[in-house]
Amino acid sequence: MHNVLRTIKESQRTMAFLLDPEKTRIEDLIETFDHINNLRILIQTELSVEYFVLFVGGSTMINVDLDKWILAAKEIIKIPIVIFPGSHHQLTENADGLLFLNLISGDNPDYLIRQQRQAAAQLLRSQLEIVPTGYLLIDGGHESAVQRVSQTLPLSQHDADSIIHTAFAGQLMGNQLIYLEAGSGAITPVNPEIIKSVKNQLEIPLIVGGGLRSLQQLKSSYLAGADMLVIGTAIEQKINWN
Ligand SMILES: CC(C)=CCC/C(C)=C/CC/C(C)=C/CC/C(C)=C/COP(=O)(O)OP(=O)(O)O
Ligand SMILES: O=P(O)(O)OC[C@@H](O)CO
Ligand SMILES: [Mg+2]
Repeated sequence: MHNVLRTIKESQRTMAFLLDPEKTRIEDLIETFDHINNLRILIQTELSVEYFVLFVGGSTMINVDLDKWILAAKEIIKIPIVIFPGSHHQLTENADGLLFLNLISGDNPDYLIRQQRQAAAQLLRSQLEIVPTGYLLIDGGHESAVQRVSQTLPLSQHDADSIIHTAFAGQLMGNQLIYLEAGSGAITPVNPEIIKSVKNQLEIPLIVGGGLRSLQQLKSSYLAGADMLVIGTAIEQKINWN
C-alpha cells in the first residue's frame, strides 16, 4: 500500500513526472520511461531528490482509455502513479493515488464543487489514496491550457499577497497539499521569491510546476521551499538537461 502524502511529508525533496495519455501513446511508454529513468538518476545525483511519482492527467482527455493506459504504465515503471485530473472523467482504480483538485485561484463553481461532486459519486468505494489539493493557477506568461479549459484567470506574479492569501485559505479549507501551477509550458515559472513567501505560511507540503526546464530552475525552486516539483513538457520534448 502506497502512502504518497506521508512520503512527501517525510522527504526533503520530491518530484513528479507528468505524462498526458493524449500525448504519449501506450506503444511509446517503454521509450518514455527509459528517458524518465535516466532523468531520475541525474536528478537524484545532482539535487538529492528522494522520492519520485508519476502524475497522469491532461487538461483534456479525448480518445484515451485511461484504465488501459495506466495498467500498461504500471507494468513498466515502478514508481507510484497518481492521477492529476483535468475533470471527473479522468478517474481509474488502476492508479495508486488521486490529487483531489480544488481550483481555488478562480471562482468557477464547476471547478470548485461540481467536478468534485461528480467525482465523489464514483469515489465512494475507491481504494485510491485521495489527497485534497488546493490548486492555484499562476500567470506563467501565456494563456495556459488550464486557464482555457477552466475559464478562470491566473493570479499575477506581481501580486504575491493574493497568491499567499489564496494558498493559506486553501490550507484552512483542509487541503493537504498546495499546488502552484504556472501552466504547462509556461514561459515564466513560479518565481522562487513567491515560492518562499507561500511556503513560509504553510504547514502542508507545497508543489510547484509549469515551465521548469533546467537544473538551475529546479535547484532554486527547491531552495525556495518547494517540497515537490513537477516536470511535464520537458519530458514530452525530451530536452537535454545537462
Ligand atoms: C476532483 C476531480 C476528480 C477533478 C477536479 C477537476 C479540477 C478542479 C481541475 C482543475 C483544473 C484543471 C483543468 C486542471 C488540469 C490539470 C492538468 C492535468 C494539467 C496538465 O495538463 P496541461 O499539461 O496543463 O495541459 P495539456 O493537456 O494541454 O498538456
Ligand atoms: O509541462 P510543464 O511546463 O513542465 O508543467 C508541468 C505541470 O505543472 C503542468 O500541469
Ligand atoms: Mg501538458
